[in-house]
Amino acid sequence: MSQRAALLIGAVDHARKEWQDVGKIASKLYEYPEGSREDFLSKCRNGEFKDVYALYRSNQSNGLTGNFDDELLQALPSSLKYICHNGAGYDNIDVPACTKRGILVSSTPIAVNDATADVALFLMLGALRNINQSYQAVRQGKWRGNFQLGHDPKNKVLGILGMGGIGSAVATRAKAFGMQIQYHNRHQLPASEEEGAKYVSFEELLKTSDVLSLNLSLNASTKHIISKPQFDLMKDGIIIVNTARGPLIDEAALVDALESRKVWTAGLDVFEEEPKIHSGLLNNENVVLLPHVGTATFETQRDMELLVLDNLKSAIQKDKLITQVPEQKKERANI
Ligand SMILES: NC(=O)c1ccc[n+]([C@@H]2O[C@H](COP(=O)([O-])OP(=O)(O)OC[C@H]3O[C@@H](n4cnc5c(N)ncnc54)[C@H](O)[C@@H]3O)[C@@H](O)[C@H]2O)c1
Repeated sequence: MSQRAALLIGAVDHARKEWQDVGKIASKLYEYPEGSREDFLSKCRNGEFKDVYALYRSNQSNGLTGNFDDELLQALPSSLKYICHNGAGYDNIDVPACTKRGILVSSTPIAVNDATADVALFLMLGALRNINQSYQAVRQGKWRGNFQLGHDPKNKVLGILGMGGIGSAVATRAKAFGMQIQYHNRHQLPASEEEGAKYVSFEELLKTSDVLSLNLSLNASTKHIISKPQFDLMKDGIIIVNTARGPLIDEAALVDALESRKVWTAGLDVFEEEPKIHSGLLNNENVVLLPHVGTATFETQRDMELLVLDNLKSAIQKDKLITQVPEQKKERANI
């Protein structure tokens, strides 16, 4: 293969041998394991990665290079044609700018579904049962502390906003708990993909759900999709679960809604300004908080890394991505 080098930004922790095997098909392997945005930009501009055709962007590497925005995309070598990102969410990559530069982008859907849906269910059950208050009380030697009764999931209406890979996996699990499931997407799914859930409008979802699970992607049009006007429409005592992205919810409005008990409680894995968490959430003993660990299992981390590597190999050998982001696949862009 002529001059098709691969670059790893950040680390591959669970599929190191498979990354090294990419060396059999790529003309060269580069690694950028640590550094800063300035350093990375200067190395790009100095031609250090001049023959890189496809790059592997690890999930943690945003901490090194910062967002893949227009400035960074302009600095990348002109040979670069593929960005293989490790993560189902890719709001830190400017996809329209990539498309404009002729760079195709892949993410890691599907591999993340089960682990993230498990965390959504954990948060939902924890929120329904006020688990955080019990956790704290028992460790502080207060036995049940300010214990209050929780709620059963059975017969409750679970509203899923964003019925994609993770949303569907949440629906499958929630059915086992006897929940009634409804969802809203921009368009209704074919019956075979609905998991028995009922399609409703966004407004109906807000008005009639007992638990709302956010499972849609973050972009300019979905930022703060849940804010005060949406909380006002919800049933009193609703439970909010967010394993998608923090900025989907206006966090200050959520704190107000929790304080007024409009929202009974919440289970959150993601926050508006990670790793910062609003003090109104930290100080609320009913809210279940996790530090963005949706996919944090050995099995899922390895599956995600292998999927990025499969995309990388497919880019180098076949000029084709396996899990290209939907925005770049016009026919599926509106699903
Ligand atoms: N907590 C974690 O560790 C973790 C792990 C993986 C993914 N995520 C997040 O979860 C999100 C969902 O992941 P996925 O793999 O299920 O993605 P997906 O693309 O399979 O599903 C997203 C769904 O949201 C729908 N959607 C988009 N905009 C909408 C809108 N305005 N209203 C209603 N529906 C809308 C899409 O049509 C799609 O069906 C990701 O974007 C990512 O940010 C978080």
